[in-house]
Amino acid sequence: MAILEGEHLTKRFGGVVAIDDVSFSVDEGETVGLIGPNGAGKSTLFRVVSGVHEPTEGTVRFMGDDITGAEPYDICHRGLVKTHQIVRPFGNLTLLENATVGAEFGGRKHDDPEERAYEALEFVDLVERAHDEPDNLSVGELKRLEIARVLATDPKILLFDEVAGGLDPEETEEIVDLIGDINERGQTVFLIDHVMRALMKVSHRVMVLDRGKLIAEGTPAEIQSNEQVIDAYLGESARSDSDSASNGTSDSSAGSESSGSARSDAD
Ligand SMILES: Nc1ncnc2c1ncn2[C@@H]1O[C@H](COP(=O)(O)OP(=O)(O)OP(=O)(O)O)[C@@H](O)[C@H]1O
Repeated sequence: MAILEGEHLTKRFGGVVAIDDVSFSVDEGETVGLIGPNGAGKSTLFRVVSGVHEPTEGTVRFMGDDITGAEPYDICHRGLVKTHQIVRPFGNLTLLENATVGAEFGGRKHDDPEERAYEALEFVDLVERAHDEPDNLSVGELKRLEIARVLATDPKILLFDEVAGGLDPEETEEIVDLIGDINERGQTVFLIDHVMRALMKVSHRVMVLDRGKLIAEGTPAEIQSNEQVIDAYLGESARSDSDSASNGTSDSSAGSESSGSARSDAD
């Protein structure tokens, strides 16, 4: 069953068409990746879906309900929440207080927001730092705090906008495992990332945006060998990766460096 659907979504900023007649759906329990070159419209699509921007045209449905133009807090209460691309926790609050703000913002039958915040910190392995302040966290820990903040809202679907961006390979691996654990416990995941190895590993299905249009969707293997996607984004090395993978000489789950800004997990 579809938990999230976009129907003919268009968002214009003046003369810029950031997303152009995009229709998609995400099923309950899936992990779906969204990729595409810089400026393709990925973050705009997430903002439209999560209520930050109202679409110029089209409809957003969450669990069958039309939520087009609803406020982010309303959408969050319903169970859809998005991480911020740039993580900015409240520096003067502890980790627990930051996560509690998330729990209170979610506001869905929380007997005890602090308890939910604690559980979320435990889940992301930051509970021992609960009374610490965010200033003392590494980039990877900050990303995990951001995940705790959204988990504390008790969401049905989580939208991760570049949650692996800027992480080293070990931190990236931790985030990939965390996303897998979140999905395993029944929450749906929709994620944007340029770190191809991470996104392809964790996604059941991948959608590709290019210049505001959805140009492809399929399994990670299908997407990595799709000529149009390679041309638009993944670059020439993905073609040789998938050729050598089919010859048994390469790891086909790997992404590739490319001019289209897809990144392997080496950076
Ligand atoms: N608030 C805004 N006002 C005006 N133009 C915007 C706004 N937000 C996005 N755009 C434009 O819309 C287009 C799509 O941007 P968007 O950030 O959604 O792309 P993206 O695929 O997320 O890129 P990246 O991978 O670099 O994050 C770009 O041309 C961008 O400049």
